[in-house]
Amino acid sequence: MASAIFSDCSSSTTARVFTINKIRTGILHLRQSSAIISCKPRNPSFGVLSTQRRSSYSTAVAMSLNTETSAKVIDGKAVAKQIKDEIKIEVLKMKDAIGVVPGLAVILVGDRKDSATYVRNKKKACEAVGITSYEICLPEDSTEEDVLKHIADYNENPKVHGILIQLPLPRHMDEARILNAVSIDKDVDGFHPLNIGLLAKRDREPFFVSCTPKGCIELLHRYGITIKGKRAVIIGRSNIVGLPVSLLLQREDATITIVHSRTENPEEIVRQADIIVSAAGKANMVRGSWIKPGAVIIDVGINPIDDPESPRGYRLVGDVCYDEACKVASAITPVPGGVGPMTIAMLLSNTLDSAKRALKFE
Ligand SMILES: Nc1nc2c(c(=O)[nH]1)N[C@@H](CN(C=O)c1ccc(C(=O)N[C@@H](CCC(=O)O)C(=O)O)cc1)CN2
Repeated sequence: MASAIFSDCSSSTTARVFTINKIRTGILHLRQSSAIISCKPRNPSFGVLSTQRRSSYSTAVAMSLNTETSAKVIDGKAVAKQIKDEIKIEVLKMKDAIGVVPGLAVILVGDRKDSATYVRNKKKACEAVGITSYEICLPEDSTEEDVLKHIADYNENPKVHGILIQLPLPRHMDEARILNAVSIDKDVDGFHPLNIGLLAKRDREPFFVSCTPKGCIELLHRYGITIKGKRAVIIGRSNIVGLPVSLLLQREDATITIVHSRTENPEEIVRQADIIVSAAGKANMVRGSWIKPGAVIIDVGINPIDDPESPRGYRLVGDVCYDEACKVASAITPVPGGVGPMTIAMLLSNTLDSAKRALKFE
């Protein structure tokens, strides 16, 4: 679990200085910004602000604070609920018309607590909207063949319209081999290489788009945020989030840049973004100083940090230092309650679409 030392930006000097700053003027803004800069992120490969960048950043932060900027909160939990309500109505319509409901099969391998929780939440979400869920839980020491056999069964089962393998799989398993075995027209996670390939091509449509990236775009749409022509910077290049979200933003006519662990001066690049999507998996890595005033922030990171005051002994924070970012950005997703709930809503949506396609139901 991540240590709280530098990752908890809300308890750093920054928060205090911001408070003081509200009742003071001019020059103090500049002092405040150097306090922010001195609060270094933990990951040395993601930059410490260079001296020559400080003055422009100081001006930017001073500007945003002078106008008492406070970002709009993009409420993923509320949007996810709205989407689930819409899906429930569609499922009922299908049931009334043809007597069939969508079916989702989930395969869980091993005994990771977090994965078991996500699978349980997916099952509950299916129940809530009327989707039938099927579940196989296999022990940690299962073989790839065990998993492949269950995938083959679900591929053949006409009651199952979506198949999902909960990730991560145990280390001894070849993830690519297993994901490749899911039929592409039941691949509601959108992880099959053919679905990713179709997403990458301009003149083609994938059967499914992966749930978290699709949830990010859905949030931007539902909040009326313009993507076309905007400069979007995606932090992280994973197959699950970074890559597909960059392809989706490009399809929406954004100009995209991907920043990753080998990028030099990431903060300089991020600071040019109108839209930031962070999927780095590093608690509070993106500081207020990385953000252009008015930028929109979609924070995909869900990182545990130590918190002895919480009953769980930890709490979840994003990749973006929320307390700093919300004073500079125009809109931001919180963690928890931002992108996370959208992942499950999009899974239900993909399962419904799959059933409609299979059953030729409009
Ligand atoms: N096959 C897949 N495996 C994994 C995926 C995936 O999309 N498909 N994503 C993640 C885990 N995940 C779903 O599986 C997931 C993670 C987080 C949330 C969520 O709603 N988080 C809440 C906080 C929850 C808490 O308090 O513990 C939030 O952000 O508000 C939903 C789904 C990896 N594996």
